[in-house]
Amino acid sequence: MNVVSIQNLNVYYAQHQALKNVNLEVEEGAFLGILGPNGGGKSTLIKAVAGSIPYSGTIKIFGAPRNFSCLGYMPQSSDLNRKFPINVLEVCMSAYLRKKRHFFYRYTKAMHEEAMECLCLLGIEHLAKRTIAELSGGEFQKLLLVRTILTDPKLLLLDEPTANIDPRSSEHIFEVLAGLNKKMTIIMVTHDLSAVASCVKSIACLSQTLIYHGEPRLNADILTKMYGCPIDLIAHGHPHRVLPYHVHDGENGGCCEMGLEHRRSEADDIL
Ligand SMILES: Nc1ncnc2c1ncn2[C@@H]1O[C@H](COP(=O)(O)OP(=O)(O)OP(=O)(O)O)[C@@H](O)[C@H]1O
Repeated sequence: MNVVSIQNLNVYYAQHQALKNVNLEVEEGAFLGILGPNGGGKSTLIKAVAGSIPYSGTIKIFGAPRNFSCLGYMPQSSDLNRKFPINVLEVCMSAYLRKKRHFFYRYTKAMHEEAMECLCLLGIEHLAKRTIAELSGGEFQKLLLVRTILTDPKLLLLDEPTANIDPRSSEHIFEVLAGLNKKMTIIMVTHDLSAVASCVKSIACLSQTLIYHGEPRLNADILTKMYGCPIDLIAHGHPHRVLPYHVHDGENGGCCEMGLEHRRSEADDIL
């Protein structure tokens, strides 16, 4: 079954067209990474699926339009105001308000325990009583992820969840997400190619239009269409599972391409 079905999606901000004729199907159980250059329309796509911006075209979630009840959306943390006087645990508990059924709704002990466990999972349980204004950028981002997870969505939309996160914590977050993917479909905007190598099952490449959707393997043609530059500008330090085979150029510290298709099996051997 398709969890998300997008047809002829067009998004304009005033005169500027951010997305042009995007068609995309996301199957149940997918872990889709959305890649593309700055301004390529990745956040716009996620916002359109989450229903937070106007668009033309059709977006269905679990077969129905505007079916947001089963969806968890984590926006870019920079989009949010952190002056609101609320602490970390209160932010977590607010996730349960979504399931509120009546006026005298009360949080249960089990909810508190689950929230603390989830904070623990992301390593920020010691911050439970801090206000959100007192968190670092990375801590706040982890909190947003905890809150989104606590809503127990069937479809998780993540906009650069590791943008402010150190490499070790990022790796841990990708492990947590891979675990969650056993029970929920995930669509994640990222610039992190190591995430693509370690946890996503498929990728969609966006640069106003959808350039590619499929296996998490990039070739020179996709890279050039997406970033408008050859592989040596973006390959540095990135894994061969995602990018064509490349080696470091000791002279200038960059990378150089070793040939694409014919070196692929050799690259696979390295991994
Ligand atoms: N609120 C807005 N008003 C006007 N233009 C916008 C607005 N939001 C985004 N845009 C423009 O739409 C285009 C797509 O933006 P979007 O944020 O979706 O890109 P992105 O791929 O997520 O970029 P990044 O990797 O830099 O986060 C960009 O050209 C951007 O300048």
